[in-house]
Order: sequence, then C-alpha cells, then structure tokens
Amino acid sequence: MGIRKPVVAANWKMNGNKQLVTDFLKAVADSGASTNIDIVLSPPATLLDFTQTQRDSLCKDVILAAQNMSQLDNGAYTGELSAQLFKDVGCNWVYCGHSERRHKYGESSKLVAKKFIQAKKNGLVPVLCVGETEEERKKGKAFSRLTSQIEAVINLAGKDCFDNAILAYEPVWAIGTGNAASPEIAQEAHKFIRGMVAAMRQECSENIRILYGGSVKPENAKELFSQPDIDGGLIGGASLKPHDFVEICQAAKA
Ligand SMILES: O=C(CO)COP(=O)(O)O
Repeated sequence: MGIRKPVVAANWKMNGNKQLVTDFLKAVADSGASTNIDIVLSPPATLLDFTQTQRDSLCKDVILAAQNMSQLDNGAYTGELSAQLFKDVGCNWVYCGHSERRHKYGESSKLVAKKFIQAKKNGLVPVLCVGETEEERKKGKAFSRLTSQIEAVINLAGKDCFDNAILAYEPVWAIGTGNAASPEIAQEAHKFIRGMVAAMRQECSENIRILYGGSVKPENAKELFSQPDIDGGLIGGASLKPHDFVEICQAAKA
C-alpha cells in the first residue's frame, strides 16, 4: 500500500441500530484500530446524528459517511437528503453510485456523476463505487463497464475530478454473496482503474485510494489488502459484527 493511508469503511446499508453504533465505536476505540488508517462508518441516515455524538465521545478519529445523497441543493424533494443536511450531522464523506443504488434504484452513471460533483461542491469526499456484473465479466466486458462508469464522471466533472476523492471497486457478483474476488482478479481491476486515472493525471493516480468491496471478511482481508493497488476495503455484512470489522482493520495495517 506504500504511500497511501489505508481506508476501511463500514457500509451498514439498511441495517443496525443505536446499540450497534455504540458497540461498534467502543470496539474500534478499544482495539486502537484507527491508528494509521482511516476508519469510516456509514450507518443509515436516521442514526447519523446519534452516531456523531457517540463518535465525538468514544472514538474521535472515525469518519462519518452518507450512503447516498441527493444531487440537488435543497427544496421540495420529499424524502431526499442533501449534502448540507449530511454535513450538519457530521458527515465528511459520501458514497456515490453504490451498485445497489445503480441496480436496485436505477441510478444512471450520469446521475452518479451529478452526485459526485454535488459532494465536491459541498466539501464532502465522494467515494465513487464502480463494478461490473457477473454477466459483463463472463462476456469479457468487465473493463469496458468500469471505463464507462468512470468516464461518465470525468466527462461531467473534469480531468482533476479525482483529487480529494476515493474510488471503490465493488464487483456486483461479489457483493453479499460470500464469494469475494480473488486477490489476483481484484488487483487486476484496481490496476486498470489506477491506470485510467494515471492517463489523466499521474500524480493523482499515485495518491488516490482505491478500495475493494465485496464479501471482505477477516479470513480474506489480509491477502486482498496486500495487493499493490488495493488501499483498503468497503465492508458490508462483516461491518455489522464489530469484532470482525476490527480484525479487518488490523489486516489493513499489516
Ligand atoms: O456492498 C458492499 C460494501 O459497500 C459489500 O457488501 P458485503 O461486504 O456484504 O459483500
């Protein structure tokens, strides 16, 4: 991982409660896991205010992230949540284009790019999630899928868009299936993604952190994180078990 500070991000999706927030933050604090790595927590939006308060008293280093966000500033958009609302409850990062948003809620790459821009405009660090489906991989179209998802952001946000941003490779076939990508397959995709950034801006490609997501668990984290272009992970299911999450964080330090 070299010069890049590892990141381990918890994505609770539509799970968790106040008790889990407290247990999670205590486990992270007790383990000292946040030394030398960035630990990110994204509980459901309703828990963020509580999480901020608990974070400030239990484990100040933990970064809060929103799981999704409106591309718009404010106004008559029932049920939507804006960048400013998330900043108000202590968020500094936001996930853009998680595969569940793309596939279950029909978010297009163009909409994802608008959200990415909105995050940057408001001083939030966007975590752009990209990844191919199983069918795309079988047809040899994995890299063209990644290219189109990343190009959509570059086209709208410009060539320096990945300064102060994070990328996450999350192959759809590995999310929630228990079948993580092999370290070789993940590394190949991460190298490809870093190469795309390098083609625009060499310096940015050396600094940008690219996270792997999809069935990361304590048993496979170390091997995945030891790949040269994998700078940490975006953790779903295993982040709901504080002990497992802490173990994954320790693997990112090794
Ligand atoms: O979607 C993910 C993180 O954003 C990964 O989820 P799982 O770790 O449950 O596969």
